[in-house]
Amino acid sequence: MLKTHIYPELNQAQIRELISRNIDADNSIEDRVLSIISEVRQNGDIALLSLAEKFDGVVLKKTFLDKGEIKNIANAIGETQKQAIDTAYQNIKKFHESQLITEAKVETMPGVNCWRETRAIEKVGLYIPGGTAVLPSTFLMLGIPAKIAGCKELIVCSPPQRGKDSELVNSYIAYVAQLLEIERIYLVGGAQAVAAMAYGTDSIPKVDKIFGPGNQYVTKAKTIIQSSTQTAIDMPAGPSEVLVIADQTSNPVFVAADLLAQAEHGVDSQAILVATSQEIIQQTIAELEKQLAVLPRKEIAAKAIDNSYAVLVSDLHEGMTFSNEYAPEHLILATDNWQLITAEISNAGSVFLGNLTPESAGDYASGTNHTLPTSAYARSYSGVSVDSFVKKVTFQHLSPEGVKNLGNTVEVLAELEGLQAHKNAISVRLQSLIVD
Ligand SMILES: NC(=O)c1ccc[n+]([C@@H]2O[C@H](COP(=O)([O-])OP(=O)(O)OC[C@H]3O[C@@H](n4cnc5c(N)ncnc54)[C@H](O)[C@@H]3O)[C@@H](O)[C@H]2O)c1
Ligand SMILES: N[C@H](CO)Cc1c[nH]c[nH+]1
Ligand SMILES: [Zn+2]
Repeated sequence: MLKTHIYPELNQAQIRELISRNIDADNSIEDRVLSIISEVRQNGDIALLSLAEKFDGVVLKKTFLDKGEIKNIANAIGETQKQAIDTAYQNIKKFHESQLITEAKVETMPGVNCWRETRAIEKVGLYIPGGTAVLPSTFLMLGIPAKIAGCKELIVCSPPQRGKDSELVNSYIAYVAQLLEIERIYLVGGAQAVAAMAYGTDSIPKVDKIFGPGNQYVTKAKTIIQSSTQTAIDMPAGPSEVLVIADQTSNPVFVAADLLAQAEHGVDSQAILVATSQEIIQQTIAELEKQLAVLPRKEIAAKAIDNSYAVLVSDLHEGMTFSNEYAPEHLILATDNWQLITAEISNAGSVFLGNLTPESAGDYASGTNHTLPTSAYARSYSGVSVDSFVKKVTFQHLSPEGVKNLGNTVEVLAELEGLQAHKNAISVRLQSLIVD
């Protein structure tokens, strides 16, 4: 359990190997996803119904639940669960509302005014995972910022669940749909959901941008449609990951619990322990064994732990160096000394500070978003926020004074690029002002 690597003894090639997630090394996922996408493009809703039977084991009469069906399912929710969802909703809403900022207009020269305004992306597709676990929390994490941004149409896809018609989605998903005033849930999962939202089918509208995490099929489909259609994606948000940095002030019980919290997501999840002593690693492994043994999803978590490792570092700073190389989806600084190293963080999706801040607080209810870049994409992508659901459009206005102040500069630059029509566009205005 958790093979240990000694950081100062690793060469560059070994570090590269450690930080590579080795996802779809043989391209088998890509091949399967390409064939699913082409099936959906050719056969639309018929393909969706047949893939639901094949991959989800559910025979559907239609691809979606309507408002009335959602209402009936939502009625089954328990009071305790409803209250917890309401609290999470409020905290996520409060945090995300603070992201709506109006930028100031800038007068770059007298009479030359430039500014940016925000416009919502009109049609967005939200993917809510529902393979090995159904995640109503993801519905909150995507639906709340989309609503705050002002997106007009929210298309929601989630894999159908086995059971009676009243169990095709669970009551928590149905309740969140009501909170977000969403009137249809499309019962479509995996790569086929991404293809349907990118190309459109008779029942599912084509969207401008697709959001949401998912397994390797979902994530691969998102990266394929991003490069082959005009539909954008939020980011590659695949199998969950956590990297925990621990020192002598950390609590091995907490650290083991945090590692397992991500490990239980899927067999391809990774949970990396970076520690400043061999003793901390040994104590954490002992705790991992104890806690794993009683987890309901122990088979999944054990496979993910097999796919994980520990790194022994000389101090917290060296731990941060490795973490920045790994670029984890979640970074937990499980130390009382977290203030010493936060400024050194350059690559991480979301950061959890100190011994009392578990990653599951952010997964569910503290307010931050849990849809985050995996597979080292934290080097270049941010997690989902209100910004992900908007475009920033630039505006400018030139007054007569502005034309006079800027005109000659534009003329000279157009001239030096050999673009006479560009020059003319400002020259005719300058001349009109002289005539006046
Ligand atoms: N990065 C993030 O922000 C984040 C957030 C939440 C969850 N996650 C990750 O999301 C994932 C959820 O995975 P999940 O599987 O539970 O649900 P999922 O909804 O992502 O995938 C289920 C779908 O996968 C498809 N599928 C399953 N087996 C297939 C096969 N052999 N061939 C083709 N398609 C197949 C099916 O269509 C099924 O409906 C986990 O890996 C979890 O770690 C990531
Ligand atoms: N940890 C996941 C992101 O990687 C989000 C999640 C949803 N539910 C529980 N956890
Ligand atoms: Zn989680």
